[in-house]
Amino acid sequence: MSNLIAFLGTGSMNGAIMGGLLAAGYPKTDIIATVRRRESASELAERYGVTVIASEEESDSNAQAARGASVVIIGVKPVGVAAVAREIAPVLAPGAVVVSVAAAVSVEQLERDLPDGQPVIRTMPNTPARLGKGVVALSAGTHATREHVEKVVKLFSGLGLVVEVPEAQIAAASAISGSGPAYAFYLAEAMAKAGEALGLDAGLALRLARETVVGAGYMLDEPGADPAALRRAVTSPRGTTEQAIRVFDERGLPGIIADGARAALARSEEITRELDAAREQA
Ligand SMILES: NC(=O)C1=CN([C@@H]2O[C@H](COP(=O)(O)OP(=O)(O)OC[C@H]3O[C@@H](n4cnc5c(N)ncnc54)[C@H](O)[C@@H]3O)[C@@H](O)[C@H]2O)C=CC1
Ligand SMILES: O=C(O)[C@@H]1CCC=N1
Repeated sequence: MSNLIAFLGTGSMNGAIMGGLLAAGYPKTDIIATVRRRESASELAERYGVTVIASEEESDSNAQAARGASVVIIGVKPVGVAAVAREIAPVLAPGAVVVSVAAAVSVEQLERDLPDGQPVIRTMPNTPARLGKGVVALSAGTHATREHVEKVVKLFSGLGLVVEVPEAQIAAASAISGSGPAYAFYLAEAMAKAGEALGLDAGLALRLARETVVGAGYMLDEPGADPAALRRAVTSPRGTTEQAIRVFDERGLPGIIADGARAALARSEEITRELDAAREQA
């Protein structure tokens, strides 16, 4: 079996995975990617030195890329997954594993458009995978063996933390680690705006906020780090931080974050239903 990996739909997420694998030493000659637009294909090929096919130029781009690949990673938006699965179904190599990174597309929905018995792994990665600091939650499809799971876990171990979870927990993982980088960036944005409101100039406020979130991230990266203990170490009794945390608690910030995560999970369940409804109508 070849070592070829095909990335089908190489935007933010699949691009981050591809970048992470290349940085971890995966050979660029063993990677082929597809995108929709010609300009994106040239940019990606130039940036990473991999072969990229644009679907606006080659209508069977995904089938071309998937043919002969041992791992095929579908990274289009949820609504586009079924069409890509149908496109590649006739050309998948025996023994190939199909990996999906799409939020809300269930194993059942993935398997419907692929050949009977096709090994499938549903994953929920995040974009820090590009730096080897990602999180990937994954679940085996109906026909994926332990060997298939282990193959994907091993491949993705260069991207950061890889955890296998029951499929029913993928939407929750999506709401925490899949979307989570955006929550951390949102915090950095809000801190920068708060700095401006306190009279700092915009550039300085952004630098202070950004480096602070980065520094805190590094501390969290130390073995055994506990966010609550790290927070307490900054919060002097009767000091200044205590007043900020008091306001966050009084205004219910933890509850707001929990509500946000719940809304993300609810949207995931809604998208799954929308995909079924669209299929029934077609
Ligand atoms: N962006 C993120 O942080 C995360 C995204 N995901 C999932 O990853 C998937 C992609 O999301 P993003 O990367 O954010 O979107 P994106 O829009 O950046 O990437 C999608 C890519 O697919 C290409 N594409 C669309 N249809 C195609 C086709 N038929 N053939 C070839 N290429 C095609 C587009 O040109 C684009 O490059 C989604 O299903 C999303 O749920 C999962 C976890 C995190
Ligand atoms: O926003 C989204 O739908 C995707 C899934 C998790 C992160 N981005």
